[in-house]
Amino acid sequence: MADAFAGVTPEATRLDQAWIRANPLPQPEGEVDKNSRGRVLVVGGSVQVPGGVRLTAEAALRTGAGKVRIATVQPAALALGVAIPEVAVLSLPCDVQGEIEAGDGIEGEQLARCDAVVVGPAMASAEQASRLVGAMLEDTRWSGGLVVDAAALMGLAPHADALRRRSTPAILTPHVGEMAALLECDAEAIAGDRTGAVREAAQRYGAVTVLKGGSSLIAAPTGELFVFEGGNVGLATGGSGDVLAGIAGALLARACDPLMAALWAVWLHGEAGRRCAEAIGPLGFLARELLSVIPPAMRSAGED
Ligand SMILES: NC(=O)C1=CN([C@@H]2O[C@H](COP(=O)(O)OP(=O)(O)OC[C@H]3O[C@@H](n4cnc5c(N)ncnc54)[C@H](O)[C@@H]3O)[C@@H](O)[C@H]2O)[C@@H](O)CC1
Ligand SMILES: Nc1ncnc2c1ncn2[C@@H]1O[C@H](COP(=O)(O)OP(=O)(O)O)[C@@H](O)[C@H]1O
Repeated sequence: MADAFAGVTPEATRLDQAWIRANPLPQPEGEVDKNSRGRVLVVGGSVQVPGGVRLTAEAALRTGAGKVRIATVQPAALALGVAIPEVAVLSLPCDVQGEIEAGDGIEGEQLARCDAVVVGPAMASAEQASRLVGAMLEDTRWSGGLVVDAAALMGLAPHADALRRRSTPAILTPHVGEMAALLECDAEAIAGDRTGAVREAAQRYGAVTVLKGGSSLIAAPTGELFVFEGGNVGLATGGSGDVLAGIAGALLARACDPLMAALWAVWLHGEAGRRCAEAIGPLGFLARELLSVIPPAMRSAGED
């Protein structure tokens, strides 16, 4: 199976444990406090899906981020803060559809206080997400890490130039449907040429792009291409992508460069899925059950 895929994409480097071992994560040095170990801001959620950002935030903490904040819709903010006492919450006004409104609250000082932002998980409206991302990108003083996921990908096309101009490439984490929106084509075209699609998105957005699926492809704007085939079908479950986005955000905040952060995130997510499948069963584990096996997955990266 793996070799068959490599035949289709011969230029791709295989992302496996050997690659991970050869490319260790930067470790905190000396005395570090929570503010210097990586601060992540998760912007997302909606009244319809209030809990997805919890998965993203907890994944960031489990990946070793020192401090995590959630900016989400006002009706969900207090409950989320109580449910995850380890995070701070920023309560944002929402519109009649139950989506975060772009505007005061996320730009400026809130961005200055974080090393990486994950935007989009569990939002439902592409238009609203697009306005939110546009407002964030206008803040040119902020050049921290950025992960764009879910609805924020569906509304990203108008911001391709602004993203490409950033000094730090963002990480985009589309599934096939979201990739179709990024490239403004239909999903069949993506499925027919996944390698071409992930490369084109990386170029167009100047971003490290992860095309998720049964096998995931990771492309950098520089042209590098990786393939990961270590996931399992149990990962295809509601909230699984929210976890991946949180892992990537934490790694950016922990000073990984964007390509390294994306590759490690995909591997850790797949390894967490493998561990859940082994412990619980191949199908039926919950996205939230991935969270507690992220730390042992990180530790195992260096083991035989
Ligand atoms: N809907 C749910 O039950 C949950 C949603 N959550 C979050 O809510 C956000 C939106 O998720 P949804 O599940 O509502 O939406 P999807 O991500 O399934 O769908 C978004 C769009 O992409 C299209 N699409 C999805 N997969 C495709 C594929 N393989 N090929 C072609 N088109 C495809 C869909 O038709 C739709 O237009 C995500 O951040 C998700 O993680 C989770 O937080 C929790 C549970
Ligand atoms: N058949 C599969 N085998 C392995 N991994 C899969 C499979 N299907 C999906 N995945 C992984 O599961 C995750 C699903 O993410 P996503 O579609 O965004 O889910 P959600 O929106 O529900 O959070 C991705 O990381 C994807 O690569």
